[in-house]
Amino acid sequence: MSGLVKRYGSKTAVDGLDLVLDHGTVLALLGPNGAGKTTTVEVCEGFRTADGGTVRVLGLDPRRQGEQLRPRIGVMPQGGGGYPGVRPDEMLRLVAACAADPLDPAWLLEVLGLTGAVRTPYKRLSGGQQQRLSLACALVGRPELVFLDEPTAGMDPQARRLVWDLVGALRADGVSVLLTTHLMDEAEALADQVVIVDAGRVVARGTPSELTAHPADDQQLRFRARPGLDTDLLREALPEGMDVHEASRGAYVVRGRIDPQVVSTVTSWCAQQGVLAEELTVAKRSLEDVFLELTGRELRS
Ligand SMILES: Nc1ncnc2c1ncn2[C@@H]1O[C@H](COP(=O)(O)OP(=O)(O)OP(=O)(O)O)[C@@H](O)[C@H]1O
Repeated sequence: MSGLVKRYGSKTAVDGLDLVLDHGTVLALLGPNGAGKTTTVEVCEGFRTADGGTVRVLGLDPRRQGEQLRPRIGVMPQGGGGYPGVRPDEMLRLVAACAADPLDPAWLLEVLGLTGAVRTPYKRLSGGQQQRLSLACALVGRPELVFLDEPTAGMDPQARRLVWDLVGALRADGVSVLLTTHLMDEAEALADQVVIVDAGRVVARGTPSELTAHPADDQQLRFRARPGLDTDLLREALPEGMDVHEASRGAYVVRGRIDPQVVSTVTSWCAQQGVLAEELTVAKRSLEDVFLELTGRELRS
């Protein structure tokens, strides 16, 4: 996809978005409410027409070649989408009947922990069960590419883990996954590539570790030791320009370019002082820190 633009009246929801999802990888679209994630996904699925840019999904134009594309993709929309009275097994069998070589619906219901609820009308399922059924519908046709729009929203931790494991299994089977999420740990756990969008534009992209890495000359080494170490003395032992301070009682932070030599200097300096440097880590920013830094802290409408 390149230069995708989508407007709703005077509102520009997506404003020149470029995305590439490599075969067999997981890409997470991360962004605050209203950033344009669902709109982007819906254009890829062929549900919405782009106002500008080029979109190709599995080499096809999702709008004009939708009939060829649909059997090859799986779609898990935001918020379920089942008829109130339909039962999970009926719904899944119906979707499976449209596929050339579907997975066994009974097996899939079991994998997703829905066997006990197969006769429960859709509207009586819990939010998490509706989500899992929606995921089953997305997967039953053995898609090459799956769109998951906030797949674990409203799920309990067990169900989230299950979905994470499933996404990992899909990836291992060579299935490509485009997911949207607000959950940083989800993006960090699942995605090969993370694209952070805000107001319809890409504000950052990279692997989770690229995004969370500190710039090379502003890294942090943290360790714990007895309170009151002479940090001026340690600073003298380190290369010029590095900062050392006791951030809180017994918690020390060394800032600057952290290379193996610096780590060695810190531990041997501690040894000379007769103290053991504990919990020594080269700190990373969390994806949430990066996200808030890029998209601001104010609440979105
Ligand atoms: N059918 C529509 N008509 C008018 N405006 C819309 C429509 N759908 C979405 N929008 C607007 O477009 C913008 C992007 O919405 P979108 O649902 O794509 O964002 P999102 O990133 O998925 O948000 P969320 O995280 O809250 O699901 C929002 O400002 C939204 O209000």
